[in-house]
Amino acid sequence: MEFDQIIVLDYGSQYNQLIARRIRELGVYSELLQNDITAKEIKSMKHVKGIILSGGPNSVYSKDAYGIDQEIFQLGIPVLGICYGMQLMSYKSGADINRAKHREYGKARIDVLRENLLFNELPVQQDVWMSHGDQLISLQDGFEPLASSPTCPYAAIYNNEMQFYGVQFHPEVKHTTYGTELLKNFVFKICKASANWDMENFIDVKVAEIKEQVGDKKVLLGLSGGVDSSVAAVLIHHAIKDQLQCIFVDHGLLRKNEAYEVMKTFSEGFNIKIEKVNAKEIFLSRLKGISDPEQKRKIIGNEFVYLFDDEAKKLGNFEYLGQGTLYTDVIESGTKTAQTIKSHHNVGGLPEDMKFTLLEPLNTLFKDEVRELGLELGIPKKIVMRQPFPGPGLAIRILGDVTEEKLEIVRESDAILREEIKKAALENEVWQYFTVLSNMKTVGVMGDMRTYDYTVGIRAVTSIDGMTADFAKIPWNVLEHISRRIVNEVDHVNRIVYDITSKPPATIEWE
Ligand SMILES: Nc1ncnc2c1ncn2[C@@H]1O[C@H](COP(=O)(O)OP(=O)(O)OP(=O)(O)O)[C@@H](O)[C@H]1O
Ligand SMILES: O=c1[nH]c(=O)c2[nH+]cn([C@@H]3O[C@H](COP(=O)(O)O)[C@@H](O)[C@H]3O)c2[nH]1
Ligand SMILES: NC(=O)CC[C@H](N)C(=O)O
Ligand SMILES: [Mg+2]
Repeated sequence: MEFDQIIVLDYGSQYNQLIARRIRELGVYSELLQNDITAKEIKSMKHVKGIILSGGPNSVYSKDAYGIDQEIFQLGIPVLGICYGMQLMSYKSGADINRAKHREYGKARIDVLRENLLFNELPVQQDVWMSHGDQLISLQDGFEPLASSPTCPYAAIYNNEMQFYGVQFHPEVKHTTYGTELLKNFVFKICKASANWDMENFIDVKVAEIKEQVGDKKVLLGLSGGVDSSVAAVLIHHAIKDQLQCIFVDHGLLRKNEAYEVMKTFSEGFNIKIEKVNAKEIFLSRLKGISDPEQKRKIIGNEFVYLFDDEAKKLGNFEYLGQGTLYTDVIESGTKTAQTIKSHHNVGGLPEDMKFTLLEPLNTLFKDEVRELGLELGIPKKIVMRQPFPGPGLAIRILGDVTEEKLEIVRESDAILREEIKKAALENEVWQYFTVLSNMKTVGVMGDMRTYDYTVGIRAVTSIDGMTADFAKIPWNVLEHISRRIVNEVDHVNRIVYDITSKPPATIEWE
């Protein structure tokens, strides 16, 4: 890579992906790497200007706590430890860490104690966001305090000679008022990195990487017509042209008219090879009687790959399976350090005996970054700005077991919702919107008759990257109209509810 980079070692914090992201926003390339990386491996990567150790749920003194290759501290590269990262750096060089008297979650005010590069040109008093139970109670040799809060004497520390810094708070979250400025100081004033990275050179780098990795082999790519796989397809096609073959799977869990529209778009507008596979029977039979959401996701993920396998045999010899996997899919599916929230079919749902090697050029990016990349690649806005639709499709929008009758209900209600959102010109305001079929039946009265039928939920959210979301404030009159139409036009529905939870604590999908 010809541009500078700041690497972030992953200790399992919920926010660690945000650190890399904030730094990329500053125009400097940044990636999250596993915490067992060695000093030798870092040395072999060119242009590493700084190392950040992320936060994490462990205590440094617990016996299964993640450690660090101590030689990383001998590389002569500046280090910033955040929360667990600072505790780890300190503990390993002799400082005392203990349970704090007061656990601190939320806002705190710190005082900056001396002139230094990390807080350079920032106010001496500032609000930061804390989330810790442990804290430093003494400093290791060579370190001095940089900032303190009423309950935390070492809210920030540094070793001027080595250019090692530590902060007990989280500069990567928006609630830390000067967090971005602080990271900016670390990246530019301390690490002296140059802002020489943007989406255009991401394309160059990825194209070169894909060429090098794939060589003369062939890639089979799962193309859903969604944002991520469309961008992945165009990017991979740039690199290897006709060695790329795309497969679109109609698993019977798609939205109304989706299969037709996707095939139309891709067989007309792009110069990319695409085949469609009809696999409704097999998916529905595998899902029969299954109501546990994780089991559904795994069955679907597995079935996708078995199908790709069969197609690969028919179409030629494919070594690689391409997917439009994003960082969000990876982190939510669970990693060595992060908990599983839900198994995304394309990550946590892959079968163990899969023979393909994965090619996932977008797996360090977030949705809005992929959209930027898509526009840079010249993909039509209509595709790039499309609302996301999960690979497991309507199966995870039906709570409980999946049947043809229930599929009909979500498919038709979703089509009405989409139509009305479009009519109300809200398509660009709302990030994602869909209906969910709850497993609940309630009593209603229609035309003087008693009904006992299903409840449909409307879910509509605003978001940037899908990692956090707010429920969308759709005007009452639009909701009223949608509700009336669904109850009138879709059989077996007599009640509509609107989901008013944010993420967290809920997730966007109901399963
Ligand atoms: N129906 C499908 N046919 C083939 N591949 C699929 C299908 N659905 C999902 N995939 C594969 O799984 C990956 C993850 O799905 P996901 O829905 O997250 O991404 P997407 O569909 O490409 O974009 P979007 O988030 O906009 O829906 C896709 O990038 C694609 O590789
Ligand atoms: O391809 C996918 N395979 C999956 O298994 C999957 N699960 C959730 N999603 C989509 O991811 C985003 C975040 O969803 P959640 O808040 O429900 O976790 C939302 O945009 C969801 O629609 C998926 N996409
Ligand atoms: N957010 C963190 O990194 C927390 C670090 C450590 N687990 C603590 O509670 O202090
Ligand atoms: Mg999709």
